[in-house]
Amino acid sequence: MITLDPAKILIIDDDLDVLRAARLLLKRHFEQVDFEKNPQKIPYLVSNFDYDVILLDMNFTRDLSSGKEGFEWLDRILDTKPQSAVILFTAYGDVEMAVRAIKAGAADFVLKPWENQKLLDTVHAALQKRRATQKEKANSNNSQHLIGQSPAMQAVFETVSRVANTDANILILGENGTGKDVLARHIHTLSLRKDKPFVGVDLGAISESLFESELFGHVKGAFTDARDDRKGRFEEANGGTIFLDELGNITLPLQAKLLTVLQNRSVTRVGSNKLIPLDVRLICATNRNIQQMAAQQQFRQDLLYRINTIAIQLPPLRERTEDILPLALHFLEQYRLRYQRPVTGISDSLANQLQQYDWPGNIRELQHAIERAVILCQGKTLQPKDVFIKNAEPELSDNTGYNLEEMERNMIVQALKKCNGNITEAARELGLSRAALYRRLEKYNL
Ligand SMILES: Nc1ncnc2c1ncn2[C@@H]1O[C@H](COP(=O)(O)OP(=O)(O)OP(=O)(O)O)[C@@H](O)[C@H]1O
Repeated sequence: MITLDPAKILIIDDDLDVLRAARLLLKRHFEQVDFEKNPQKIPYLVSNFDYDVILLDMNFTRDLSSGKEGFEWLDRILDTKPQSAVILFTAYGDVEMAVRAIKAGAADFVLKPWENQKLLDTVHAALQKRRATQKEKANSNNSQHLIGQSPAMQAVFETVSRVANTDANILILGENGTGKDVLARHIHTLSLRKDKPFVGVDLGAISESLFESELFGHVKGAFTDARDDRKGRFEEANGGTIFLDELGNITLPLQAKLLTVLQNRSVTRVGSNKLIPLDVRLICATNRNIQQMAAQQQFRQDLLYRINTIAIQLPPLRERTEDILPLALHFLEQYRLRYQRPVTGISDSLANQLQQYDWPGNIRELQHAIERAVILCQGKTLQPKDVFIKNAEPELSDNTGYNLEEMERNMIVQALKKCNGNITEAARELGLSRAALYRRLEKYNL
């Protein structure tokens, strides 16, 4: 019996013959091979599906051979999903360009016309590398030491130790950056399901039209783009834990669909009527006031009952000041090693300043502040001047010129204001993924 590698592959090329030939070859080896002729669909495909490898043409317009368009799409892909393994199709003679693309973040390149074995080897190598990185990341997440000596965090850890190895549904509440994601992973690693999959789904990043197919899967032909049968995230998590992040962001009709799955403990793939039994532990998280949403009929009360068997509130960092210094030292050590910098400590005056500040972006903001400081610091001890802490609302810079970066910064500030600091909503407003917005917040010190 030949078993297919469970990888998900996307091929993007405006030449249908190329697409067909590549797909025919890859389908014999990989479980899911999607293709797309229109590069404009790249943002939609990449943000809504988790592809392991993306094969991308460098030149979409036939008379254009600069590869400029390919570079732009490569950037868009890496902006949305920085861990993507992108393999470029380049024409013979474009090797210089291919080298430039690898420097820009592509995994590898394949010359057109390709040799089948060479294409397969390149895809396998990119996959292997991606899986090794994912494993490394999962291990570092699993083994992540959670810091929290404050009474508030000690109470959280106490609850976690009592409930982790039960199958109780858990709802984690807390502002952006308080550690909901790491806590969910931590609970999984303490549970009896620790050797089974942990599948995290950012519900804020899935469009309404794709919700069902992404979560519950679909069968071939269920809709125009459904070219194959596909498992949904619930099925992928079977036996393990599913983590539904940003649960407060889904609409009432989608809440009803989710409730049905949780009540029946089974999913039906879109386009099928076969029930697939589920054995998953559910952990949900939101930064919204979900009780209030339920009281205002924006969130279904029956769904809330089902998901919050145990509710864990993660306090904002300003309410656990005891944790600020241990966290800062933890990040100092992490980034000192990563960037090979000689910094080993934090001055008393900076320590005071860190404890006084109210950290609206919570632990993520502290982490980014320390990372920047470690890179910039000239001496052995971090000083107040090394750490950028915003004391007031970010000022809009004078938007008189046509500096693109300034304009981008201003748009981000405005979107954040409009959405009251809610990252998911601001990202949607700006047409960015949350990850892409976070990167820009960091870039502009926001
Ligand atoms: N107790 C902790 N100890 C050490 N690091 C932590 C702790 N809590 C959070 N972090 C780190 O802070 C960062 C933000 O955490 P995380 O992504 O889990 O927050 P979140 O609440 O899920 O954020 P968002 O709501 O924006 O998705 C991560 O890099 C995480 O590793």
